[in-house]
Formats: sequence, C-alpha cells, structure tokens
Amino acid sequence: MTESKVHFFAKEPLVALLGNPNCGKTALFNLLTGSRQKVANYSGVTVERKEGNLTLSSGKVIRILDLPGAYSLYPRSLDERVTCDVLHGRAAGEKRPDLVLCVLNAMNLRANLRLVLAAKRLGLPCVVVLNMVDIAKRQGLQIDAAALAKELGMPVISTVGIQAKGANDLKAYLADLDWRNLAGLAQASIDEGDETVTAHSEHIESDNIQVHRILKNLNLDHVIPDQFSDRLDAVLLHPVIGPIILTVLLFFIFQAVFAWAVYPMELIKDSLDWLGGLLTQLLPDNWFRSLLIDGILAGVGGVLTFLPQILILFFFILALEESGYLPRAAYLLDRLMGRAGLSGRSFIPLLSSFACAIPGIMATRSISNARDRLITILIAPMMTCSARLPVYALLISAFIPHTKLWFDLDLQGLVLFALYLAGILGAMGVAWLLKHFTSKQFKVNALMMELPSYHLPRVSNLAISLWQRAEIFLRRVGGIILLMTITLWALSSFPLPPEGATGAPIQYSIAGMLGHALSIVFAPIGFNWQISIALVPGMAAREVVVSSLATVYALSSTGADAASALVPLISSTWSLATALSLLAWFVFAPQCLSTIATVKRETGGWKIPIIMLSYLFFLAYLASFITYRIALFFGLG
Ligand SMILES: Nc1nc2c(ncn2[C@@H]2O[C@H](COP(=O)(O)OP(=O)(O)OP(=O)(O)O)[C@@H](O)[C@H]2O)c(=O)[nH]1
Ligand SMILES: [Mg+2]
Repeated sequence: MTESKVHFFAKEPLVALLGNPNCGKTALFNLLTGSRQKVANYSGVTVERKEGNLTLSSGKVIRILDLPGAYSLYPRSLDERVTCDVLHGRAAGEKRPDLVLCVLNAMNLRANLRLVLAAKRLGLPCVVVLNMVDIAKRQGLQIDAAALAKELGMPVISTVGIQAKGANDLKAYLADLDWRNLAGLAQASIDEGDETVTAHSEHIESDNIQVHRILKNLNLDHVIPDQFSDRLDAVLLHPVIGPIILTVLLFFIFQAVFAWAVYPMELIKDSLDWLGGLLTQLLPDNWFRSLLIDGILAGVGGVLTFLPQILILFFFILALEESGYLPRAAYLLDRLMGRAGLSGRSFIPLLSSFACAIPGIMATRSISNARDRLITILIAPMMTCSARLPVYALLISAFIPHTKLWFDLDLQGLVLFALYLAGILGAMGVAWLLKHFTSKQFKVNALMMELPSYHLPRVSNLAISLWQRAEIFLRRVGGIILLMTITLWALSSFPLPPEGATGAPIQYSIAGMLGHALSIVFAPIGFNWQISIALVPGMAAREVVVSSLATVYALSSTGADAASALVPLISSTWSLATALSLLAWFVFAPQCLSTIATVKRETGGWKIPIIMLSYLFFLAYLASFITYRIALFFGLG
C-alpha cells in the first residue's frame, strides 16, 4: 500500500539557489536571508537544503532555498540527489521551486555554464546570477553580462557574495519581478525529469559545444591562470615540501592550543574560584549550597574553563577552511589514505569530525561511492571531536609535566598531538581492515577534486564564525552539560548516608553504588569507581566526563575551590597508569548519543550504529587494557 500524504505548502514563492559546488550559493543565501549558514572555500560544504525568508523592498516575502552544489542534474552522490529532488519537486514536504537562481562562479564559466544549460531544460523559470565578479575584475577578466544574457536567453545579474551590498542588484531585480507571471522566464521544457544515463550523455556533447560557442562569442575562451594560487601550490603541493609543511602546520596548531590558552584559562578559573568562595561565605551549609558549588560550579565551571582551547582550535580550523588549503591537504594525503582503502574524498568529512562527528557524518553525503561513504561514517567518531578536548586537556594538565623539549616544543602539546594522531591511525587501521572484509576486487578511484583559488580569510567572517562556535559551546554547557551535572549531583547526594556511617556520603548514594558495580567491568583497565560513574553521563556529551568527575570529587572533598581543585586531586589520587589508560579509552570510546542518532538517520537503520558502538567499545577496552598493562609493567601503577 502506498502512503498518501497531503502537504500544505506555504503560499510565498519559492526560489532555489542552484550552482556548482563552491560557487558562492551559501554566501548569497546568507546575504539574502540574513542567515548564518556555513560558508567555506571547498566543494561540498552544504549537504542539505536550508530555507530562509527574504522580504523584498515591495514588502513581499519570498522563501529562498540553499541547495548542495551539483556538477550536473544527473546525481552521483546523496547531496546532489537532494538538489535534484528539490528541482523536480520530489523533496518531501516541499513544492517545486517557482524560480531557480542559477549561480555561476565568474572565474569558472566553462564548467558552470554546463549546469545552466541543464537547468534550462528543467522548464522552470530561471535567472542567472554571475557571482565572484570582484575576483574576475581583479584578475582582468571582462565579462559582458548583457552579452551573456543574450547568448543564454536568460537575465544575468552580477553579485559579490562576500560584500554586504553584493546582492543588492539581485534584491532589486527580485523586487521588480512580476511574481504572478514568471512563465516568461521559463524555457521550453525538453526532458523534464529524465535522469537516465542515456539522456545525460546525449546532452554532454551538445552542451560542451554550446558552452564553447558562448565563451568564444564573449571572447572568454582563453584561460586566465590564477598566478597567485599556482605559485603557492608549487610549494604547498610539492611532493616533499608539501607534506612537511602540512605536518609542521598541524604540530603548530596543537602547540598553540595549549600555549595560547594559558592566560584566558587562568582568568576563567580564578573567577570561578572567587565565585565559589563568595557563595561559601554567603550561603548556609545545606543541600542548596552543595548543588550550587559541588554540582553546578564544579561541574559546569570545570567544563567552561576549556572554552579558550576550543576556540583556538576552531580559529585554525576555520582559517584553513576559508583559505582553500583543505582540498590541498586532501590531495597530499590521498596516496596515504589510498593505502588504507580510503580516497582523499573522505578527508574533508573526517576533518570536519575534529569539530564534531555529526557534521562530519553529514558531509559524507558528498562521497559518491556508497562503500567509501559507509566506511567513512564508521571511522568518523575516531577523529577527536572538540568535546573530547576538555577531557584530554584535563588529564594532560594533571599528569604530563609542562616540560620544554627541543626547539621549544612543549611536552603537553606533543602528547595532545599524539592523541589526535592515535585516533587517526586507529581509523586508518579500521578502514584497512574493512577494505579487506568488504570487497576482494577493491579499487580506489583517483581523486577528482577541484582546487579552489586561495583566499585570505576575512577577519570579520572568522570572528563571527568563532562567536557562533562559542555560542554552540556555551549552549551545550548551559543545556545538556548542566542537566547531566545536576542529575549526577542528585544521584551522588541521595540517598543520604545511614546514621553513624564513616565513609564519604557519596559512597552510599545511588551513583556511588552504580560506580562500584561498574568498576568490576572497568577495574582490569585501571578505572576506579569515580571514573566508572563519570563514563555513564559522558555518553550524553563527552565534556560531561569532566564535569562529572569534578562533581563526584567535589562531593568527596570539602573545599570552596572545588571547581579548580580537580587537577591536583586526580593527579594525587590516580596512578599515571590509570590516567594513560583513560586517555587511551577516549581515543576510541563509543560516540555520544547524538552521533548515534545521526548515524541511524544517515544510514537508514539501527544496524550500522550498533556495529559502530560495539566495535568502538571493544577497541577502547582493548587499547586501555594494553596501555594499562604496559604502564604497570614499567612500574607506573
Ligand atoms: N571573492 C569572493 N569570494 C566569494 C564570493 N562568493 C563566495 N565567495 C567565497 O567562496 C567560497 C565558497 O562559498 P560558499 O558560499 O560556501 O559556496 P557554495 O556554493 O555554497 O558551496 P557548496 O555548499 O560547497 O556547494 C567561500 O570561501 C566564500 O567566502 C564572491 O562573490 N567573491
Ligand atoms: Mg553552500
């Protein structure tokens, strides 16, 4: 039986942004709608449709859809399919667009115009948006928009996606449009909805001839080399120098995460200590004071201290994303990844997973090969997400001395680098194993990836994106982390200890009992009952492990400065073997619940998330066991 649904579509006109990847659709979408969707200098940034509203100067409201970039209307990957489904009116709960804005990168007309010709065949009203005219002008490329409009038989409007007023002409055009009668902008429909290979290949040749003719008529058929990018690439993509620069760069980032964060972290810690002291003085010693100080201040405050480190890491990730270096790094690592059975295509989804596995897993939609995509999803949680950074940073500050090594290298930064590397190597190992299990005639396709021009990241954009990151983190701190901390505080405080009990009250609480039970499972890898408790709420979000440890230990001690006392407390009560084992655990530890939900949604069932959970648990346990036993062997117990 087929399901029948009735959709009630909004009455406002729907306008879709269509274009090749990285031509600036999202930048324009943000300008038109005032949204803040992710813009970055590589292909495949947008992987789902996003909607926003634009109020025209006439007062009319139109709905705008940002779509994933597409090379053709014959979809080869999931993100391209999203775009095609919208254009053909097959997207769930969405009507067919009333108008298509075909966005062109002025610097790459040859490839971009082919998509315009394909869009024409859709039979939908179409307007061409010539974006990046600022770069074209700078490079001395003269594009006659009126002549292009005549060649294409469609209106052409120039825009600059990165300037505040860059879409004003487009807005003015949309305001003057007769929205009740758009049919004049539509071309005769030739093969609406025909996505077959034959139909596609029939058009390729005729489109190529037509594009060639248009460019010749516009006197644009000569290629203008991007000298700046070419010169930089001669060094950055050099077979020997390139990988060295990449390694040094990554090294530098991890050093900076520790070195630059020292003062802001101190500041946050001092403020929290001051607040803790103040509350202790002001409030009577009761359960409410315990909730505020041992629960919220110790737990949530403990996580908050790591904000500077997270922002420093994001500063570098964002700057790299905007500069255009990322696809180059993918190119440099392609051969290496090929050995593990992955293609360079997986690089960007995996790199995004350093921020959080969720956008990383979403980004795999741009991988056309289904098997490659699945393997990338399976290994993405091993990339160290930013939520794990506080856990690493806590353990490193407690157990790794702040020693300077050669070239002023800091041992703490080096250990952090090693932990990230361990995750990457683990992921490559699993990918290699999966390659042997999944297919006998395995073949890695050569990497076909566009190398965008280099851009100097704009400081204002960087600042806004960093602010957004801080907001996301603070929302987590004030949301899930606060909630889990209060829950854990309650579970650790009640029931109250029996009359005449001698141990710390937490020992008699629900959490205490649960921790003791769990520590039977975790004792062989050196985890005590406090760590065992913290791992459970840590499933909700990794940072919760830090806040949980802080709460559990704060409840076991009596100090006003509980928020900052965690480092000396754990460094004096845990053995180095335990700390190393916990670090090893977190390199592989099963992903958080929201990642599991994303994997379920993206793979369409419970099978993959369950496989993922089990193998990560097994790996984490194994890694911790080996680490713990080796550390004991060397007398670090
Ligand atoms: N100089 C210049 N840069 C632009 C312009 N429009 C966009 N950009 C930059 O081009 C890059 C790509 O922009 P996006 O908006 O992410 O491109 P997209 O078409 O949405 O890309 P996908 O989502 O991957 O399909 C970013 O680095 C933008 O800052 C423009 O008009 N001029
Ligand atoms: Mg985009």
